[in-house]
Formats: sequence, structure tokens, C-alpha cells
Amino acid sequence: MSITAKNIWKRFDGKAVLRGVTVEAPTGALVALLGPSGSGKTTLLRIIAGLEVADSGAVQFHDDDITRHSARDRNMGFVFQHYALFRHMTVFENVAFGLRVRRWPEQKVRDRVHELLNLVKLPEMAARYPAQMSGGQRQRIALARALAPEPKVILLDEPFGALDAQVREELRHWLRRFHDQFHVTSIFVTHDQEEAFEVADRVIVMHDGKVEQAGTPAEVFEHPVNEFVMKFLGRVNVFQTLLKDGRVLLGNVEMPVGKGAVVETGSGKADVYVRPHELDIGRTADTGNCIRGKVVHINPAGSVVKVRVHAEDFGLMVNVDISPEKYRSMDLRADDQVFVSPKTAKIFEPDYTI
Ligand SMILES: Nc1ncnc2c1ncn2[C@@H]1O[C@H](COP(=O)(O)OP(=O)(O)OP(=O)(O)O)[C@@H](O)[C@H]1O
Repeated sequence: MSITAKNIWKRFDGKAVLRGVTVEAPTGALVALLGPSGSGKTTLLRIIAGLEVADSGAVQFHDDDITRHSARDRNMGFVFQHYALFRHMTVFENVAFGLRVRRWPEQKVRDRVHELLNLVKLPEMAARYPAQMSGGQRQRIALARALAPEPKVILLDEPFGALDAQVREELRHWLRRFHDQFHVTSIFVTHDQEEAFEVADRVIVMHDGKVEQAGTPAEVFEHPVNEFVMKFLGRVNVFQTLLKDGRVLLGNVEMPVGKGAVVETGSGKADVYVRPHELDIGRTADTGNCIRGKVVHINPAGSVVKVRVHAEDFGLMVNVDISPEKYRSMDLRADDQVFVSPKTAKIFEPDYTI
């Protein structure tokens, strides 16, 4: 069952927090709403859930307009950041709650609760109370509870936000595998880019009450449509360059931005974006087209080695990511002189100053 929110507007106290937002979660997809705090993700999710009313716009369940349906009639499951489990009820009763509200017969309730506890791999927890479980286990039970009444859509609002990094990562993989098994259409709110990319089939990047870009994780990461998306989706160096005669120059260094109207016809200043892994580093100025600098810091922890280089000629810090092999073979240290060359670069609309 696909779900669509069309041209949603919402104001709080006169301030528009959603400004004509359209999003779609195709049948069986796991879609992430990704954006910084205050971009309107939760408000949009609550409107889809029927917990908040939009000023204008429509919510559709497949081809049915459900804009005026109550939250209860929408039959969607929710999982929130802060464990929404009832403290005074056992795990069994928590999972059974939505079924009892719907007056399921007792035997069906029992069968369904046990089925779900098996699904979330916590069958032995039925008699426990929420306080007797870890945060990660509680969120799995919260998901079991949301799934119990067989909803067509699951809405998750920062479900792992309150957990520590390691548990969060485990739960992400778990959620992804879980989703691959059951394919319930799901919308997942997060402000964590890594989380969105690891879990979702589609990512919708929101900012300031609008959708900036929607697509697969690879599409939005590799082809960001604007500066906001570029900056939001990972670390990036921003170079202030000059457009001149079809060239994009940082001093004498030409930025390999490819062809396009901006470069062909533009002049004046323009920001150019280069991800740390799109820069090469060497001890000599082999290509000639490189930025001279001094290594100020090296962080070798992780799958890439993060090198910070001070480019004196331009008065800027440049972040370069290199492989551990390259780091070892160069025997790179702080204070070494290096030459940094861009392998590829990206330019958006220029900031004309003429
Ligand atoms: N009930 C409300 N009354 C007034 N303002 C609200 C209400 N709910 C949300 N807002 C405001 O709407 C804006 C969007 O909030 P929302 O919670 O949707 O953003 P978000 O992207 O989910 O942020 P976060 O990641 O911090 O939860 C914020 O400026 C917030 O203060």
C-alpha cells in the first residue's frame, strides 16, 4: 500500500513549518525523511498519521483520500523515539494492547502476540516489564506492538535516537532485515544521514519546511541538487573560486567541475564543493594543478585516514581522506609539506558579484 502526502502546508503561530511538501512512499518501501532539527519531519509524519491536521494538502493511501480520516481509522503503526511502552504492563500486554482495543478474541490475541515476539526475536520476554529490558529490546517490543494490528503502514520517528551508538547500529541492520522480510510500507524520520543511508530504499531530504531532494541514497549522495544537500550529506570542502573564460580557478588551481552553463558563461565568484575523498595528496607537485599545504592533523582511526591540511596561500583548511595503505606508504606526519589536487569537484549556481 503506497502512501502519499501532497502539497502539505502547515503553520504554527503564523509560522509556516511545512511549505507545500509532497512526498511518496511506494508500496513496500522503507523511506527516510532526513533533515536537520526543525525542518518539519515530525510534523509531516504526524500529519500522515492523522495526529495533526494540515492547513491544506491531502494524504492518500494508495488511491484513497484519507485526509479527513481519524488516526485510528488510518490503521498505521507508530514507533517513537521515547519508548511508548506502558510501564505498568508486561511486554505481552503491551503488544496485545492494540488488539484488545480492536476487540480481537482472546485466542487470536495470544497467537498474534507470540508470533510477533518471535518475529522480533524476544519470545522469552513476554512476562517482563519494560523497566526490566534494555533500550534496544524496548524498541523492538515497540515495533512488535506497532505491527500487531497488521497495519498497512509503519511510521517511525527517530526510533533509535535515544540509544547509544553501538545499539543503534545493530538495530538499524535489524530493522533493514526485518523490513526485507515483511515489506510493510514504512516512513522513518531521522536527522542522521548515515542512518538514513543504511536503512532506507529512498531518502527524502527536508530543510526549512520543504523537500530539497528525493531519491535513492546513491542518487542523492552522488548527485545532490543544491548546496544544502551537498553540505548536509557528509563532509565537504568549500572553495571560493573565480569563474573566468570557462575555467574555475582557486588561485592558479583549476577545479575539475566538468562542463555546463554555469562554467561556460559565468564570471565572478562561485563556491566549489569537493568531498574529502575527491582530493589526492602527494609529496610533490606532480600534476602542477595542486594546492600547496602543510599537514596539521591526522586521524588514522577508521576505515579512511582523515588528514587536515593548512593551505597557507589561500588561508584555508582542507580535509582530505586517504586510504590506510596510502597513509602508511607515504609515512605522513604532522608538519609535512604536501600538495593536494582535486580529482573531481562540483559547482552549483554562482554567486555573481559584478
Ligand atoms: N505543536 C507545535 N506548536 C508550535 N510549534 C510547533 C509545534 N510542533 C512543531 N512546531 C515547530 O515546527 C517546526 C518543525 O518542527 P518538527 O518537530 O516538525 O521538526 P523536525 O524536523 O522533526 O525536528 P526534530 O528533528 O528536532 O524533531 C519547529 O520550528 C517546531 O518548533
